[in-house]
Amino acid sequence: MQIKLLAIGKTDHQQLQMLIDDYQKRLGFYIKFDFEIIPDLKKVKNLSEERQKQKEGELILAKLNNTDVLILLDENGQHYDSVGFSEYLQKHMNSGIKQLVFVIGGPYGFSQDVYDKANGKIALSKMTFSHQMIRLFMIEQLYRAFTILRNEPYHHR
Ligand SMILES: C[S@@+](CC[C@H](N)C(=O)[O-])C[C@H]1O[C@@H](n2cnc3c(N)ncnc32)[C@H](O)[C@@H]1O
Repeated sequence: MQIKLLAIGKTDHQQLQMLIDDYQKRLGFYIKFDFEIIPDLKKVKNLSEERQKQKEGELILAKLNNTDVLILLDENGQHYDSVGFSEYLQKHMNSGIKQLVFVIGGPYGFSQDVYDKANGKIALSKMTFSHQMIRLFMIEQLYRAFTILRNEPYHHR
């Protein structure tokens, strides 16, 4: 199985990007991991929130293959602790799927079309994070999950 993380808009914060790069590199030792950025929409000021979500949704859905399992990062999704999340990943790996795709929504979240297409939703917290910060948190949690599965001394229970 390989994992893809899809997000909208590149990161403007250099320090955030450096941390993302670091964890992305670490994660790559355990699994084929692809972090793909969908370019920001142009002239968003002229768009309503709903229209922006819709357009972003079209771009997200266009990135998917038929066989992908699509999991949205969403505040109203399923909660896991880090060990539970590592087991969740292991289950997906055991199921024989080709690619597990996690998606981070834009500033206003996801369109209904994206929700309809999704196979699941997970929350990293009950709190809302910016669509920029959550990238780092997700990649770190993926890395943490693999260290847990390998019994490596990164996660302290
Ligand atoms: C600023 S939030 C959007 C919040 C918006 N109220 C919504 O309805 O989704 C941008 C994106 O970051 C991600 N996100 C933010 N907080 C999250 C959390 N606690 N758990 C999982 N994903 C989160 C989601 O993918 C969300 O679409």
